[in-house]
Amino acid sequence: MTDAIAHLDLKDFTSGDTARRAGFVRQLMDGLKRHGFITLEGHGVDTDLLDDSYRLSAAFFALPDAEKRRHAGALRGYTPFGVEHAKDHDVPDLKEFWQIGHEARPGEAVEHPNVWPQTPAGFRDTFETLFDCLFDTGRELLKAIAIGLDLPEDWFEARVKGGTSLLRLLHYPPIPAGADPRSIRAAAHEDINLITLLVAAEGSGLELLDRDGQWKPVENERGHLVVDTGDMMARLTGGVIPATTHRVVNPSGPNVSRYSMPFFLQPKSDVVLECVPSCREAGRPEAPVTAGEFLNERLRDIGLPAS
Ligand SMILES: O=C(O)CCC(=O)C(=O)O
Ligand SMILES: [Fe+2]
Repeated sequence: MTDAIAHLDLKDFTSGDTARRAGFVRQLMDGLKRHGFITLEGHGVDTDLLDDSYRLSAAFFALPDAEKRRHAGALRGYTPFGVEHAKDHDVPDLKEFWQIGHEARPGEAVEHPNVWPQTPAGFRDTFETLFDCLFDTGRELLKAIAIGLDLPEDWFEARVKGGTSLLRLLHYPPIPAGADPRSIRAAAHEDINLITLLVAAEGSGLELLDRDGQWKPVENERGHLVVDTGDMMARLTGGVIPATTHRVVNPSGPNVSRYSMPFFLQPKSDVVLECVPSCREAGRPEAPVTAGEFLNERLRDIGLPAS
């Protein structure tokens, strides 16, 4: 293992070349265990699509408050400024967001149906496409992780298809005058899910806590993804792959908005999170829990509606 943050090319995994695939799996697993995150290229998420997505996200958040709040109060749609707070942190984060899950195809049921705003035009098409692209990338990464955990390559497939994966469009407005001095844009936390894919944000501030206890600013290059792990992965591996702590700090320069779009890969609610055999010795297995129970408990911890 080296100390540099691993930068991987997903094409090494999807190429079909056995040695390149094995190298990818090894570097991914080392990177997640050693630092908690890696950066990724070759993932097929188009930069034009990301440009459109950021344009539409900014246009949505610029709508009047009353318009945005028409879609508030559930796990899909809008969550107003000042609602979510990090677990065990009693002041809210300085952010508003919109959440999108799997869009049900004809004849398909999903656990939480999406809601869509009437404006801006193109919102639904663009974010359905972005969701699908990020989901496909995430599934490839989960195949690599499955191999790294001595599981069948498709182990995660049936568990995440139709699950509660979530694309979150985030807007951190300029820090308002009179904001609680203890509040930051996103207080230190671990994500709830299996893995998180972060496309380059529009604005700096994201920091990941390296396993050596150092906060590392993430200046994600346009077109690269940051991949990090959440609590459900920690639970599945008895902590062999721990969840990565991260935060978004307030701007040190001009007090301007920041936009980001994390994608959280999550299994279906009835999937049991139980330490996989290859980690039972090295890890600290906890009692099995369903993904749904775990998610609901954590949503309550952070002030969001549970189902
Ligand atoms: O805004 C970011 O870059 C990260 C956001 C985040 O960590 C989250 O919403 O869980
Ligand atoms: Fe997060």
